[in-house]
Amino acid sequence: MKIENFKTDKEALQAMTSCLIGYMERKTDGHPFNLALSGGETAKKMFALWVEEYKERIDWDNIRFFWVDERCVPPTDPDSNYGHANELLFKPLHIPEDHVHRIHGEVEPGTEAMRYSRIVKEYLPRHGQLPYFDCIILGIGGDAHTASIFPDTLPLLTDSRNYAVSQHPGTSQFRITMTGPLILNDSPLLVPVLGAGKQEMLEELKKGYSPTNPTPAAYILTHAVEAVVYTTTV
Ligand SMILES: O=C1O[C@H](COP(=O)(O)O)[C@@H](O)[C@H](O)[C@H]1O
Repeated sequence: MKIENFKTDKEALQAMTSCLIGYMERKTDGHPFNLALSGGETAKKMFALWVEEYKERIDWDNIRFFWVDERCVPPTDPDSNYGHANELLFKPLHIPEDHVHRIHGEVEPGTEAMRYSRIVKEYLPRHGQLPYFDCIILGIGGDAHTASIFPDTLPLLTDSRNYAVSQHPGTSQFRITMTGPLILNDSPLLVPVLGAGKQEMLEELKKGYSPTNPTPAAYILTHAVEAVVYTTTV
């Protein structure tokens, strides 16, 4: 894991976006660029920045959008990860609907996790047995959860399904999440960790995954082949 520090959230997101553009430019196989998005507050900031500064600098038409995780709510719910992306990114940039492969948060979670696992299997190329994204933008929460794998759902880090059902430990809200093996299947991980509330957690992450630091984020960052954390110094 590599950690890059910036003065502001905006600078951290700009550096992360430059790296994303580099990945896009280096993909010369003539196929669309498969990007997996996360949700939450960090993603909202990122979408606003992309519309403000990157409208003309990214080949949006060449991107196919997927998700790392989704909250099990309808797309119009204020909690929907897809809903935020739709309002803040897809509508302003007029992204065609068939370029967006959302997780159906409104459907029975188990059924949808199976359907979405099939979708990524059908659309994406494989590395070994599992699908491969050209880039995964992976969020980390203040409790060191990543995707929707929480400290009390650690078995999802080694679950053999592509996507599975999870539950938020505080609100009991159901989630559908990419599992550890798919996150770690060689897709480059861009990891924005923004906000003063996450600095203590980041210090723990730097120590790596161990019995005394058995968090989902530490596991993923310790095992990832290519992961860059973009953060701010407080
Ligand atoms: O619940 C979620 O949280 C994480 C982190 O979100 P943030 O609000 O701290 O930026 C996010 O990566 C994940 O996609 C989301 O569902």
